[in-house]
Amino acid sequence: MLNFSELYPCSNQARMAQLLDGMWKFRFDPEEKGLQEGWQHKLPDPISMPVPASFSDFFTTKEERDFCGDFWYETEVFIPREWEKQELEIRFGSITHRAGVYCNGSLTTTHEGGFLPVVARVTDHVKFGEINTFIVKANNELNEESLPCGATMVLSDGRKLARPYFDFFNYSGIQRSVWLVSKPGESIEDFIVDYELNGEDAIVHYQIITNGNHDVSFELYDEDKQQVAKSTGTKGSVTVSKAHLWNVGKAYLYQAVMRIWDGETLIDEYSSKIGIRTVKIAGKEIQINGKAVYLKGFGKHEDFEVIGRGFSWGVLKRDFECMKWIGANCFRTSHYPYAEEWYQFADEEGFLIIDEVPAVGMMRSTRNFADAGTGKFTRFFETPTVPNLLKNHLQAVEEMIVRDKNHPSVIAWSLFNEPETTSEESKEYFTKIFAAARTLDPQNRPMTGAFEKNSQPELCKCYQLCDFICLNRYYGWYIKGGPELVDAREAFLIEMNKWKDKNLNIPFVFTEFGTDTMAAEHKLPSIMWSQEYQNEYLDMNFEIFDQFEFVQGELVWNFADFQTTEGIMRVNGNKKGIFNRVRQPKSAAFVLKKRWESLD
Ligand SMILES: O=C(O)[C@H]1O[C@@H](Oc2ccc([N+](=O)[O-])cc2)[C@H](O)[C@@H](O)[C@@H]1O
Repeated sequence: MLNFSELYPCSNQARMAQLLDGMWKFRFDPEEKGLQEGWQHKLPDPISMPVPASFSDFFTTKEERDFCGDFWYETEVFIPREWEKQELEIRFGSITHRAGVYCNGSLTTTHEGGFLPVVARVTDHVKFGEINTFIVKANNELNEESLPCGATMVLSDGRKLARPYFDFFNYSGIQRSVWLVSKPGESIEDFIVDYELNGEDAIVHYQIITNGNHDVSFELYDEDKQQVAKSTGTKGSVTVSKAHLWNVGKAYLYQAVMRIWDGETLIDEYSSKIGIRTVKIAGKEIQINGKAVYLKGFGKHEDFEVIGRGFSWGVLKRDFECMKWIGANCFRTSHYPYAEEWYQFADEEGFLIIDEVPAVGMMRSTRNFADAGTGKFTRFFETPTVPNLLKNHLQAVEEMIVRDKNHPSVIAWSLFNEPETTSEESKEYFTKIFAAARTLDPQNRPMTGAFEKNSQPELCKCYQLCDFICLNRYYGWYIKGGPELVDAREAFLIEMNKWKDKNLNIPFVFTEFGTDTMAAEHKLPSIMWSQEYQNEYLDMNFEIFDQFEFVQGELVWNFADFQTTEGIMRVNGNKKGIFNRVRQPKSAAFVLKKRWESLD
């Protein structure tokens, strides 16, 4: 059980939410002396830092861009006297990768994990009618106990440097919005909805979790703001007759309004949009509202020029426009849960999401991710760090499912990306992860994980845990690329036939396939890294996907070019984007658009 409410902030007659985004104060703390020197009260000689954003790409020196260690943020907020009778919380969409939050000098909470909300109750520490100081002590070091996995090395000049076991830059900071929330002492802490379809009607089962015992009401409003259902009690079911279902590309959202009452007096109110739909794996099909859907889209990243992984409504808007233009209907939040606004907008736009925890890099790699393809077995799940890793992994799974469980856009949970899966120890580890995850989702969505190519049908001990299987495959890139593309096709077919022979009768989704492609490079005949090669590679992959009826989706790697750690495998980042980093199409975008529009 989480000891804080994950509910997204909202304002109404009982609650106020104030956005604290803007220019904050900031300081690096390479010597880790901040606490002894009292920085939790006031940062000495701070510089300015935008929130939300990753700090790295604002800077012009490597020491700052690549900073690894402790760093601090500060802001000041006036808190009005009118909030005196309320409970106050400060809520960060995330702080990467771990943090302590100080209010007027007192530690109010700590949090491990960089991609899920950090909520601190600050009521007892604030001064009403005055200016208050909020200070965050954060740390972005990587190790093998926390998610994502990596190492931290120390350079000869004493500086720490992040050594990710994963293929994206270790962007850090306060990368999502920050809210000050005032709400009543007796309040709605969470709610749960799930659905049953009954002919033209829908039954909405709801549960409202409060921290008191006053009466509770539940109401549903349609898009014309007409009330369509009403009930009382913390738990119940209402029928929506002739329900408008939430569908792929055709979203319909009802407004759920929940209230706590003391007789006629309102104590608390919370409202949220919900979408009525069912998700089910039926044999080889992924079904939404009982109808098969073929997933078309991308693995993405939260990544953009200058702001790094910082949330931006502008980037989000452009990404959705590009995804709609190209005919996509789905994306995976590779390799971490995204800012909540992504799910809210996907709910509005009728997009499907495979929601992934930051369980990436679970394979010891000396050069970023680059050892992944060598087949080298690193016995990742046989070390003394595993119990703590498991604890952090389970915490991330719980926080993600609690946070995202009511979004109609979320159709599945991805519990890992490309770990080792061939040892008994990996099987034990993931058996525990899946067992815990399966107790958490009231909608019982399918659970999966993304398997890299060492997870072959005859060797992998973990695919058996999944409700559908996600494959990351690079035949024609990491394996037999360029002139060997014909052989890549043969090798790919051999593997696919082995999966086919298993007769698993469940869907497979390709969650990664792609080639690095320079947006400016053309070559006739094609050569690896050229636009033409990306197109040929995609055509070969599609020809294979189309031969196997259990293939029920294709999420190409990646939506856009993105920043990684520097190294011999990466030219200023990963260039597997179908769009470049500023979201203009490569030639492959037109190939995908044609195919995906024709698949409808
Ligand atoms: O490499 C990529 O572009 C992407 O592929 C995946 O990692 C691999 C790395 C090497 C090999 N290999 O050498 O076979 C296969 C897979 C990761 O999930 C993803 O984060 C990364 O960006």
